[in-house]
Amino acid sequence: MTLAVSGSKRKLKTRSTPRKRLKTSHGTADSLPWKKVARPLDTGMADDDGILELEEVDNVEIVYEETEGGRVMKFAVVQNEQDEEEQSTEEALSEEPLESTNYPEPEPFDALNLLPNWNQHQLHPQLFRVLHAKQFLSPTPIQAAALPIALSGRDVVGVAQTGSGKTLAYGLPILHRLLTSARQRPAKSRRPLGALILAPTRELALQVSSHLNAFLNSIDTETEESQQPRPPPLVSVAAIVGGMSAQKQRRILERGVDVLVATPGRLWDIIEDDDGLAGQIRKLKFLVLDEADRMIEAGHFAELENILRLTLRESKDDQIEAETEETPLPQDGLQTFVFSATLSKDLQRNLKRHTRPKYNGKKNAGKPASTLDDLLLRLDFRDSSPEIIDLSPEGALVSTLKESKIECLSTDKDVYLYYFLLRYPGRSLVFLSAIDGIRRLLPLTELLNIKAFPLHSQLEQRQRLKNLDRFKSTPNSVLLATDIAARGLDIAAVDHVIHYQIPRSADAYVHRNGRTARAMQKGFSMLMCAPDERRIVRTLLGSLGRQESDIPEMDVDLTLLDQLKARVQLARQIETANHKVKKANHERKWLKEAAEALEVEIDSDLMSDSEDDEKPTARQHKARDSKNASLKAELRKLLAKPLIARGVSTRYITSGSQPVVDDLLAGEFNEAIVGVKKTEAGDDVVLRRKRKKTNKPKTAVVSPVDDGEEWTGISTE
Ligand SMILES: Nc1ncnc2c1ncn2[C@@H]1O[C@H](COP(=O)(O)OP(=O)(O)OP(=O)(O)O)[C@@H](O)[C@H]1O
Repeated sequence: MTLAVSGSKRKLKTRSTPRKRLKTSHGTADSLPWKKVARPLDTGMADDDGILELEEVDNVEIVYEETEGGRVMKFAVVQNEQDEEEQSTEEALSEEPLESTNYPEPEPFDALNLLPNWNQHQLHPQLFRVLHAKQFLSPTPIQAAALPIALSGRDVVGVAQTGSGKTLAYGLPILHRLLTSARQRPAKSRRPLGALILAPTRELALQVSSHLNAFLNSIDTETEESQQPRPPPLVSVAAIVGGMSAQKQRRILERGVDVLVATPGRLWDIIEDDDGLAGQIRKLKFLVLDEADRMIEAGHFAELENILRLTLRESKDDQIEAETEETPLPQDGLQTFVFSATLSKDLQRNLKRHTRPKYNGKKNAGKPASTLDDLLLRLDFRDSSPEIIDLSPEGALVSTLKESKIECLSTDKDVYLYYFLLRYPGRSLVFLSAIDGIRRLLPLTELLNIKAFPLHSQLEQRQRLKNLDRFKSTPNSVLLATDIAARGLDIAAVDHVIHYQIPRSADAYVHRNGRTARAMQKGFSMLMCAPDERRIVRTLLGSLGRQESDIPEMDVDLTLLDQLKARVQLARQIETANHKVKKANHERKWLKEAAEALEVEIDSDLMSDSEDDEKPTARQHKARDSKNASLKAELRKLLAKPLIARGVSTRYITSGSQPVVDDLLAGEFNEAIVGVKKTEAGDDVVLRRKRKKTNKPKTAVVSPVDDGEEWTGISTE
């Protein structure tokens, strides 16, 4: 829509994608946030159509208000959630930095008495204050080991189990140094980029940035001071990730930021058009690779290599070959930290100075290395012998994690998963290897009344974060995720990790499991293994120095499985029918939109439901709808019918081989299944050592489907 207003031309741009409306403000045409549009000097229009100026406005909707004088047209300015989030980050960072002298001297903190276990690490009082407020009373082992070395200026390669506090192991030394030096910054000067933290996924980068930010914000007290407007933080942290407005992220960078947490892809995009940023990276004080091994898997190799190239020393004298064992401390101030839960021992050994190949940034230039080893060996550690701290447990097994497995046909995985989710309510993170699998499972869970959220790379970034938040705030829910959720994500209280499809590698198994049993909390993982996946599982565990038989099996109530199978089959039938309809509608909608965009008319035959042989007639439509409705009614009936555990008398709660009255009275019963005690999944596992070969047929629990898979079944012995 265009509006001509007193010699100027205004264009009202409607929003192209539907966005969630958070805030609307109404006004007249003149009060809208018009922006000037640059015009080519020669428009080719005689007299320029009498237009003196062109202006346009975004995100405006026309609304009608009923008033006494009739219907009045108004304009509504719509602001969406993402704009707001980005605006608030931007506002926080856009404030002029206070003159250094305006920052009050940090008040000393009595670490000796309040945090005795941290006292030996000389940290900035602000960091002590936040550690105390968070009740992080002792450093975790990796923090205790890494802090003295990192604080002394050395490079660190840290390997420690998932959820063991690696972020602060590198984060605290960085923040300490930046906080200590920030007050010496010349007044009103731009914040120089001090630290670059590279992370493999957007979620992880955002999480690291908010984890570190929490250590920079003042702790609000009930004093009058807390009513005062907060000064901008002495040290600022910002995240640069794909899927969010690149322009706004560029603006943040232009204003200056102390710590940048980024995914390599988006960062390299920005560096390519911003020489200033490349220059700043050359002068970094800290470089961190968090979950470096995953960055290679995520296909960030080329960008990562380009970024790392900027951190190499240029002067010949500074090259690695000039270093000697006698000069262990960094020479130009850059400290490098590499952290992960999985770095092979070989790689750790190679990272030691004496076996690292000499690399001057030109050798092999343009030829990307193909493995993590190659990449890490290209890091220009200033430290001639970076300290390697390897606290990874034997077999990468976290002590508070209980593992288990279920062996079943891949076609039975849905039923077993459903059984598990009903039997062990809690927060369950279910890993699948492909997005298609998530798309198939999601509607099934919905039909079966299981609260599930998807997380995969084809969702919009905003949706990904929203789903993560929903999962975090819903105690009894499921996150159906691909391996983008396998690394680093710190979601409090994930009770179960379920490998619906087996992980691609031993590292992926370790990292997926690492989403539970974090920070010394209990956790549980379950591997669902189909017969044709067993060989891979064996190899995968073998590379961790473990055997398949070390992992106990879930003890499954087989009578319940049969009851659940009927529900799952119905849900699948409904979903298959829905899917067909959705697909046909989607194709028709697409055709219509394409035709409109191209301004062509489409043959009515193509759009009509009745004239094409392949398309259902109205009568078929009706028949299909009524079949679907009856399937849904049947499912509703099944879902309403109580599930009864084996050995439970449905007539008399005090009899049967398993009387339920005591559990009912004690309130210790599973709400979804009659006759089942509330237990934790970890209590229902059994370690079965290798079974002896026998000719006795094994019991097939869920009627096997003849799909060529070898059935090994779950033993009922
Ligand atoms: N000293 C501490 N005391 C108590 N809790 C801590 C301490 N340090 C970190 N934590 C908490 O432990 C959790 C795990 O920390 P973090 O995410 O840094 O683990 P990680 O080792 O990086 O895990 P992953 O390998 O999965 O990325 C976080 O919630 C963090 O706030």
